[in-house]
Amino acid sequence: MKNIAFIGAGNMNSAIITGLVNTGYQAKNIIVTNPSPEKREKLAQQLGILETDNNIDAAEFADVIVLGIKPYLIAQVCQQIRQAMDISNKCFISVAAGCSIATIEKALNKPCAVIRTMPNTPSQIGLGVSGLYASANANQLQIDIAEQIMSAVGITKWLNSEEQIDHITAVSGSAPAYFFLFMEAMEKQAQVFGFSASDSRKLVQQTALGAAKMVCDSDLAISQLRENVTSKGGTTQAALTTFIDGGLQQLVTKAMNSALDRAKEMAQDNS
Ligand SMILES: NC(=O)C1=CN([C@@H]2O[C@H](COP(=O)(O)OP(=O)(O)OC[C@H]3O[C@@H](n4cnc5c(N)ncnc54)[C@H](O)[C@@H]3O)[C@@H](O)[C@H]2O)C=CC1
Ligand SMILES: O=C(O)[C@@H]1CCC=N1
Repeated sequence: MKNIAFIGAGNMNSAIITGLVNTGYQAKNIIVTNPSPEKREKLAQQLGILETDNNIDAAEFADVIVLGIKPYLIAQVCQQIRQAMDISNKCFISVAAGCSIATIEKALNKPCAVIRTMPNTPSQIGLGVSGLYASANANQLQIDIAEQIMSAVGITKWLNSEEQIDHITAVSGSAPAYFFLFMEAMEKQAQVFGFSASDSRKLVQQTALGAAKMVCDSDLAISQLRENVTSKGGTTQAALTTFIDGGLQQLVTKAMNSALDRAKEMAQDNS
């Protein structure tokens, strides 16, 4: 079993580590780093994995290094690692948005296996979506381990080009927040209608869950499921017409393009 170092014990890496251990990966083959002790110690206590505040020690231990830190830190941490050891046989998996393989390779100063992945926060409950793209230097074994790591927290989608990482960021990486925003708006209006805060949340969350489950379980097109709720001249049609007349599709297109543009802009800033 390969040794894996997770650099950063934040939201994404914690979710991935938890999923990985829960799917049977040996805890003794996993180490996590973080400058402050709380998060890494919590993970170590809960899961039995190793922990340290030293990225170099962790990278020395590992065959695979998962970079789960903010995009602007990726190059800096890669430089520190390559200055401290021979990285020829190591595989770097970056979880960061807006940090290209070219930037990581430049920081590593050597042809090296680099795999980018774009998960999302439902990975915390095993319902994530992760896009993956491997550099030409990654071998099949390294691709397989990236697949094993990310499929521990949800479904995976291997992409044909690195550019698609930016696209999948807009489609699924950032997207849980789109649904949360919509649910928040509904929750607020439910309260205006007089429901208590807790009832409002319950009504909205159960409706979202039911709708998502229907989409998952049904062979019908999503548009058909929508039409099945929409009685001619009824209440749903009145609500949907308001959304459509208010430019919902155009707004969604614009928002997803904003995420895409921002990913590209970040890649420039971090290069
Ligand atoms: N949160 C999300 O929904 C998603 C985030 N991402 C990407 O994942 C990466 C991490 O994001 P989050 O987990 O949300 O951030 P986070 O802020 O929760 O976690 C980052 C962790 O790295 C630690 N850290 C800072 N400097 C460090 C260093 N030099 N060495 C080791 N650890 C260090 C921080 O203390 C923090 O615990 C980002 O690059 C982001 O673009 C990707 C997909 C989804
Ligand atoms: O907002 C961000 O930049 C990261 C990437 C996708 C989700 N969170």
